[in-house]
Amino acid sequence: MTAGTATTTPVSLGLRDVHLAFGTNRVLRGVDLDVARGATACVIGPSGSGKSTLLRTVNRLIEPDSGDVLLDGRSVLRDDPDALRQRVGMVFQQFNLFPHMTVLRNITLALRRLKKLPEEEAIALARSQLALVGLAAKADSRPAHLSGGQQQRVAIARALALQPQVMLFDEATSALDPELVKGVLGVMAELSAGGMTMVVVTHEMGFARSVADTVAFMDHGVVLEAGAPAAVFEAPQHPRLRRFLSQVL
Ligand SMILES: Nc1ncnc2c1ncn2[C@@H]1O[C@H](COP(=O)(O)OP(=O)(O)OP(=O)(O)O)[C@@H](O)[C@H]1O
Repeated sequence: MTAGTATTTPVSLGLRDVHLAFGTNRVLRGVDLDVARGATACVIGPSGSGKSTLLRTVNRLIEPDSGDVLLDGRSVLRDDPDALRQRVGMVFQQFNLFPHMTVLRNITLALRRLKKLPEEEAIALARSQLALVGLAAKADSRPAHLSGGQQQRVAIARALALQPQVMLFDEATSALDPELVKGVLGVMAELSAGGMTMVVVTHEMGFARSVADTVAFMDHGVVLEAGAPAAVFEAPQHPRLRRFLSQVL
């Protein structure tokens, strides 16, 4: 099982002074983040610090009030959002699979609608993506007949089938039973090793420590500290990060 990315060209991602408020709630207060081409950034931080909101500004599920989002140095804020979401795949905590469709159809649907692929090509691509996440045998199953971990791997395959240049993961394992977490993290680690540019919001500190190139600690809408996992976990500078780590490690 290798969730490699041979058919995509990863891009670098940059966030520049991103601000966003929901009414008076200033959720992002000037976020800067750089993810090199093919690198994985893990975003950690307390609940409500703005991690999910930050991810959503990258593929413009939410429009930032100000600041910029750059792919390979170019702003995407004026791009067509649908085209952008093909370049930037996202996996959510809830898998959001259509229950009345087979696993295969869940994947081909977007390929037919967004990529306008002919049926046979969509099916072939969907089957190859399912094989990459170890679920070739489940193509004709309904989501309800799969474990949560398998459903999440289908959701990853569905996002990968669109051949994105960046993948965003929003607490992709938080809804899973503990024994199912490992399989999903394994697929994500392979994707990272295969050279996909990724931003992973996670509470899995072991994953952040072992897979990330960069770990960014968010608190109250800003990245307070970012660096290599060894620096962030072994030699945290900011007192708030030290306090956070003392609670979660
Ligand atoms: N669509 C929305 N409308 C209004 N407020 C929102 C919306 N989405 C998020 N918020 C608020 O923004 C703040 C940050 O939420 P966000 O989900 O980004 O935090 P988080 O760091 O991902 O938290 P968690 O780890 O608990 O998921 C919270 O105060 C939340 O209530």
